[in-house]
Amino acid sequence: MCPPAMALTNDDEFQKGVKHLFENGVSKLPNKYILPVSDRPKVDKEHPNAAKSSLKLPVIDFGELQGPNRSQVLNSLSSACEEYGLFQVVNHGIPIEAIRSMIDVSTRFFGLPYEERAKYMSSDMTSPVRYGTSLNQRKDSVFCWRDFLKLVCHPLSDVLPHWPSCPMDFKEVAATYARETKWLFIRITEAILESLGLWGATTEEKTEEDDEILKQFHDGSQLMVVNCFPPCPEPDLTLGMPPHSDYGFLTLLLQDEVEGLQIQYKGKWITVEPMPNSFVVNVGDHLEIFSNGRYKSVLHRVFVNPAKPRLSVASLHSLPFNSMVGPSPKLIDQVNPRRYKDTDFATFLEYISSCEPKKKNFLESRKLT
Ligand SMILES: O=C(O)CCC(=O)C(=O)O
Ligand SMILES: [Fe+2]
Repeated sequence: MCPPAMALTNDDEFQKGVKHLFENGVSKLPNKYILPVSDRPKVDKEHPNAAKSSLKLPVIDFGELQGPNRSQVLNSLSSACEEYGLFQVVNHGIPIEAIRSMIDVSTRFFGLPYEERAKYMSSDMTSPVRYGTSLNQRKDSVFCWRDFLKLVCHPLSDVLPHWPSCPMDFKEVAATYARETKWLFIRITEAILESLGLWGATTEEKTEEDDEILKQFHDGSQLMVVNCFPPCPEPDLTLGMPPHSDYGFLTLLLQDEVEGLQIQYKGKWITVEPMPNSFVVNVGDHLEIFSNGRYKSVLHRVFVNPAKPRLSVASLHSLPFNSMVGPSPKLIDQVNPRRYKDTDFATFLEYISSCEPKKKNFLESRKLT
């Protein structure tokens, strides 16, 4: 039986999120979600796969990093971060079971009744767990077609008691997944630091300074965002997430098998085809700043579709919450003068709570002219 059509007259209904709208049988996109024409995704109805293009986005085989091809892998990594600000990583060492279980438990979480999910709604940006919709549901003038669950992951033992206890296995599965992605983040960061000439792989090459940088990342912040994009009645009028860059150092993104993620490359939107059991790694604003502009944070967005629900899990990693992020002194010289001001999370949080984050505006505000 079809669910009853809902009276969509009240803005409060939208605060309950898009999963709630979908479950109540919304058949027309409410005005609250309709983007101005210039911001719409421009789906080419006759050639829906046009955005796929023949462009091959970089795929890095992490299994090769330990073998004789290490320097080629580091070169590919460096080119990917310079040119696209993104790569996909395969043979990464995270057990497939941990990945499948995370997708499965997240799907079951979003399948819970609204009242159960709503227990975690909070307007406190620093809360260890936060359920919500759109980007900033108290500020966004146009909502995006996305619900989310945000979990602070560090220090894990402190935050774990606050995480959802329903489904019953949620904490255990999500904690395992958080530990695994932290481990992979550290491996990728070692490779990135080495590719920037800032870290020695072998003990003979390593300096105390090298160990110090890595120690900071070990103690760094980690935020996990589970994104839920239900089928949308009029997907060409809205977006799951508007164009943005991630503010941290690196994001390890797990997408299920449904397309949705696009990156901007040479002025065009390119779909990042889901690859089973791989991770999409995004260069975030902090890495762009830290590398003094050599690596570029990637502008990306999410489109939605009328038929299939989509789920993604983004793990955002960075330096400790109170650390200042600035260009590495080793990457500043006369040819490459400092390009960015130092910045911290507090400045970023202030920024996003005071305005709608658009494109790479935050990063632009940190640039030295
Ligand atoms: O769902 C996706 O593919 C991307 C999600 C994303 O960009 C984010 O959570 O910051
Ligand atoms: Fe993102």
